Amino acid sequence: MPPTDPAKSVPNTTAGLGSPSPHPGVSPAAAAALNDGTEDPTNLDSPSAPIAKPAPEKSDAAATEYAPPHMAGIAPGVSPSAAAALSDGTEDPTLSEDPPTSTTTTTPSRPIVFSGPSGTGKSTLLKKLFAAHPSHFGFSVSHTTRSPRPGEIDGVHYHFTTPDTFQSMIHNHEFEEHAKFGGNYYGSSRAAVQAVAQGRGKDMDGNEASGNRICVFDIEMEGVKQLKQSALNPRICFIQPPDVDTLEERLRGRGTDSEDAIQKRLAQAKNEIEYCRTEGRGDKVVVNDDLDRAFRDLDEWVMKDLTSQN
Ligand SMILES: Nc1ncnc2c1ncn2[C@@H]1O[C@H](COP(=O)(O)OP(=O)(O)OP(=O)(O)O)[C@@H](O)[C@H]1O
Repeated sequence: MPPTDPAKSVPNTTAGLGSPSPHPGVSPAAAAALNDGTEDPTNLDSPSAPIAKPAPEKSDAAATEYAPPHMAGIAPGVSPSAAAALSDGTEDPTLSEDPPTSTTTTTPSRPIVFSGPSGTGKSTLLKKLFAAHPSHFGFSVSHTTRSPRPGEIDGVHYHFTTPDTFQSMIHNHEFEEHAKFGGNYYGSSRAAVQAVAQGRGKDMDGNEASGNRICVFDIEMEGVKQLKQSALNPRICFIQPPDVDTLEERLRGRGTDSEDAIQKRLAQAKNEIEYCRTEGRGDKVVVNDDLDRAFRDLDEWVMKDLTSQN
């Protein structure tokens, strides 16, 4: 949900107040906060929330159990044609546009986490990534204890859940990450993440993303911390602004935030930048200076490592 995307009319959400469609992959807490207008997601007291997307529950006997790459028999996310190319050495599998396959013998690639300060260009870059590889990536559907807004469909925009059920899911360790925000819980369940690999995820526009997809997260720092501790073993990419002044310009240029919200986002941005400096070592860092250059950097990393088990 880049700037030009109508969905970006409300920051950190998928859609504005008039739209029922939450932006897939965006921290639901952040989305909720701004949609409700009651709290800003940059509130330092509020842990960032999960992502997530789609996942109407349906049985799929052929669906593959999610298995982290280290459990996989073959390189995760490698399509049959790419795997064949790998074995005969005639073709670079990373150049294949075949989506990752889901069978009983292949497993999905590691989820990919994108994080960085608000306004740094995550949505803009992710939109380009989804457009460049329309069959590869998907978002999961978050659980939330907040009430559905008009037009929101259970299992599509969110899994709407009672507080008791949510607590019980926490107790049963069913979430990869969760957070309480604005009085409501939000979380990315393990099942919803797995569903992405089973053709029950969502694309950038919130439409059902069929086929075996790689789960993509667009989350804030606190969510990253939780996912780093999870069994998902995600690949993590920090999107960073060239500098804080440029970030401020972009936030203002987006035209979606009040002065107060901009100041909160900038304050939180400094924490996020520091987190990337201290804890981001070893992860991919893309500095979004020039958009095309930054996208090439990101795209190359994403696609090259689809075949990596590390
Ligand atoms: N490389 C770039 N150069 C100039 N402007 C950019 C660049 N990348 C993104 N922008 C602009 O910066 C603004 C913020 O981008 P975007 O909304 O994608 O950020 P974001 O990280 O997704 O923010 P949030 O976390 O709040 O959703 C947009 O207006 C976008 O067009």
